[in-house]
Amino acid sequence: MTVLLDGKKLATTVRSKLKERTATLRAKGIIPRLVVIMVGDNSASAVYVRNKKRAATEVGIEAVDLHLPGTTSQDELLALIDQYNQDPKVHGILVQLPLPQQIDEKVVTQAISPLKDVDGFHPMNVGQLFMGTPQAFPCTPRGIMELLAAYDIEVAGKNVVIMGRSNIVGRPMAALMVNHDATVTITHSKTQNLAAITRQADILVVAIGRGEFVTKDFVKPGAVVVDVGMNHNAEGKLVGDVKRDDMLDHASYLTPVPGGVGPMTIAMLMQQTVEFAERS
Ligand SMILES: Nc1nc2c(c(=O)[nH]1)N[C@@H](CN(C=O)c1ccc(C(=O)N[C@@H](CCC(=O)O)C(=O)O)cc1)CN2
Repeated sequence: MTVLLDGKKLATTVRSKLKERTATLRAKGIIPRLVVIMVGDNSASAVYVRNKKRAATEVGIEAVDLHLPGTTSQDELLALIDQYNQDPKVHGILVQLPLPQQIDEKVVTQAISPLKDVDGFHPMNVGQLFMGTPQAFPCTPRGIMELLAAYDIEVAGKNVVIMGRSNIVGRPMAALMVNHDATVTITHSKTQNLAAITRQADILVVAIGRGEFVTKDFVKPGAVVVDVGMNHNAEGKLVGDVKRDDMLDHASYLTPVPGGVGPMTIAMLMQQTVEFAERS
């Protein structure tokens, strides 16, 4: 039987623990504050930002939600980030990705103070993560580690194969897994004999942005499968990168889409904001 890793339920538990921590902070006169900046009108991003705001309010974080027009220039965005970098009342800043094409994601990522970088995307934080001395974590990989730990899924000594090399998921996921003593392989669009490699995985993390691409043929029986994908199929239904029906009674564990990794991403964002406020 395949066990579904219930990220929605675990995220609820995480948020309820965070409520106690924000209450302690507030009793000391510290209001945890998160600035969420979205540029343009990407409909998926709007949903994620709304969910972030809702989660923040629930746990006692004050969320400042800024929706800028799609025509915003890079300089305008950088000036805004600088303003919040200087503001001691703000503990976390994030810019929702993707950004419109006139704005360079790398420049924006580097503009956010590493001390307020709740997404863990700043090169300084990425470097610390890869050196095994993390100060901040990208939220999706951190959420995945929490989800595996909650189900007592050991990663030390395991063969972990990560499909996808993005800065948001694939690369930081590899660093986190190495930090937890896993043996890690990253695959990508140029990888040869892909299925032969993914079939070696004890734990397969899939973040490729291709709906239902991963079938039974890619997965060793009994493997743990983590699906980070978020795609809409021909009928408009939300599906992962993994063909769910193929995994049932084939994988030992599977993260569902929706309700697996996604809610944990937002819960980890809240956790990191609280951690930053506690450090202030
Ligand atoms: N600045 C950032 N931008 C982006 C990030 C990020 O971590 N930081 N990650 C993704 C989007 N993302 C968070 O921002 C995100 C995606 C999905 C979910 C989620 O909860 N998904 C639900 C389904 C939602 C739906 O119905 O559409 C689920 O899986 O259950 C949360 C966060 C890219 N940009």
